[in-house]
Amino acid sequence: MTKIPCNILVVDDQEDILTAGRLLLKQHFTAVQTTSDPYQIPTLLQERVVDVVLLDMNYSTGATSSKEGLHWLKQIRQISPATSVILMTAYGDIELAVRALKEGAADFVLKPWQNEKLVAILKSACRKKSSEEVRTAEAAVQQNTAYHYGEFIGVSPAMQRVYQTIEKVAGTDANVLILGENGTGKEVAARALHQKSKRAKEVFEKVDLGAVSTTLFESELFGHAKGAYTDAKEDRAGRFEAATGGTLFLDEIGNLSLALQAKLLTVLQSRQVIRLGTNKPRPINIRLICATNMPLYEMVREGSFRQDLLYRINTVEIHLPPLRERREDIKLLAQHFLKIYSQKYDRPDLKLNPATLRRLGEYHWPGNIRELDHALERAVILCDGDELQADDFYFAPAGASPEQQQRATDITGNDYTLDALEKMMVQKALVKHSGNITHAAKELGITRTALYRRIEKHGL
Ligand SMILES: Nc1ncnc2c1ncn2[C@@H]1O[C@H](COP(=O)(O)OP(=O)(O)OP(=O)(O)O)[C@@H](O)[C@H]1O
Repeated sequence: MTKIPCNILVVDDQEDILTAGRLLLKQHFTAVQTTSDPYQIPTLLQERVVDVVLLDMNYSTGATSSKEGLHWLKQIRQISPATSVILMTAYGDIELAVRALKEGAADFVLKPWQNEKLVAILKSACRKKSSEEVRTAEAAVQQNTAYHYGEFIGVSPAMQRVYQTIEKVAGTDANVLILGENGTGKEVAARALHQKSKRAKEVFEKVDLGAVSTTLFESELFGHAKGAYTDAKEDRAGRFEAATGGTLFLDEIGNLSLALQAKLLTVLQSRQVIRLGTNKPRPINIRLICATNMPLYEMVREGSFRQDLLYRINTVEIHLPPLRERREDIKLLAQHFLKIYSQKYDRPDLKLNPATLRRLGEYHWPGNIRELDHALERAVILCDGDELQADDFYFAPAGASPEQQQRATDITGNDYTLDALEKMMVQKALVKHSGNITHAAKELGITRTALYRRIEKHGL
C-alpha cells in the first residue's frame, strides 16, 4: 500500500491509545510520532514539520472539562499555524467539538474511534493540507517568492525536512552522504550545503567517480609528479588538493571498486594525499560530501561496499525523496519548468491545462525531477496550440524497462513522428546558436538553404 506522505503527531495520556494509534496509522502514513505528555508539543513542533496533530481533549486522570485540549489547540495554532489539528472527544462532547472547530480545529473524531473512520479523517486532513500548500505555492510561483529554498523548488513536508537538515549541518564540517534515486537533486543539495557553509567563498570541486577510469583514479584524485607514468608530462595536483579550503563532492561513490574504496579510505583516514610518483604527504583541508543512487547499506551486507568507508562518509545522511513520494511538488515544479521553457522558446502564452496537470501528478516519474524538466522542455517545443496536452508528453509505463524509462528522460525520444522530431531539432539548434543560421545549419549537418526550407515548413 502506498503511504500518504504526512507527518502525524498523536497526543494522548493513555499509552494503550498511543500504541493502537501508532500501529494503525503507520500502515497508512509515512511518519507517525506519539507523546503522552502534551507539554512536549511545543518542542516537537519546533523539531520537525508536523502536518497533523491528533489531540486528545482531556489529560489529567478523570478530567473531563476539556479545557486542556482547548488550551493545547490554541498553542498549536500559535506555534505552527500550518499544522492541522484533529480533536479526539468523548461521545456527548459535541458542543465542545463545535467550539473547538470554531477555534481552528480541522475536524474531530469520537473516542473510542473506528479505525476506518479515523484513517479517513486523517487522510482527508493530510490531502487538504497538501492541496492548500500547492495553492499557496502556485500563487508563489506567480510572484516568484517563498516556494524555493536556494535552487530547490518544493513545499512538500518531505522536502522541508531536507531543507531543515541542510540548515542544521551546512555550517559544520561534518561529512555528508546524500542518498536518492537519479535526478532527485543530490547535486543541488550538495551545492546548497556548500553555499550555506563557512567555505561558501571557496571552491566546490565535483568529481563524478562513475566517470573516472580505474587506471587514472589515483592520478586524478591524488595528483602525480612529472614522469610518474608515460603520459604524466608535468607535476599535477589532484582533485583533493584542488578542493583545498572548499568542498569536495564525490558523486556516484557507490560505483567505486573495492580496490579504489580502500585507496580512498586511506586518504580520508590520514587526511593527507601523496601524489603518484612522490613520497611527500600533503595535508588536505576539505569538507567532504558524497552522493549515490546505489543502496550502500545493502552493498555493505553483500560485501561490495566497505563498511569502514561508509561510516567514514556518513556522519550525516540526507535522503532525497523520489518525486512520486512528494506529489504535491509536481505541479509546482511543472509550472516552474514551464515558466523557464516558455521564456527560452519564446512561447509566453503556453499554459498547462488541468487534465495535463492531473496526468503529470499521477505519473510515477522514474527519472524524477530531471525527467520532469526534460518532459516540459520537450512538450514546450512540440506543442502546437497554447495549451500543453497530455499527448505532448511521453509517459513510460510503470515497471518499464530501463530503455523505455531512458526514452522518457531523453529529449530526443523516438516516439514521435519524424516531422515532429525534425521540428524539435531545428528549434533546438536555432535556440542553441541564438538564431545564427550558419552555425545552426552546421550543427544539423545541412546547408543554409535546407535549414531555411525547414524553418518555413515548420513555421518557426
Ligand atoms: N527540488 C528541485 N527543484 C528544482 N530543480 C531541481 C530540484 N531537484 C533537482 N532539480 C533539477 O533536476 C536536475 C537533476 O538534479 P541533480 O543533478 O541534482 O540530481 P541528482 O540526484 O544528482 O541526479 P544523478 O543521480 O542522476 O546525478 C537538475 O537540473 C536540477 O537542477
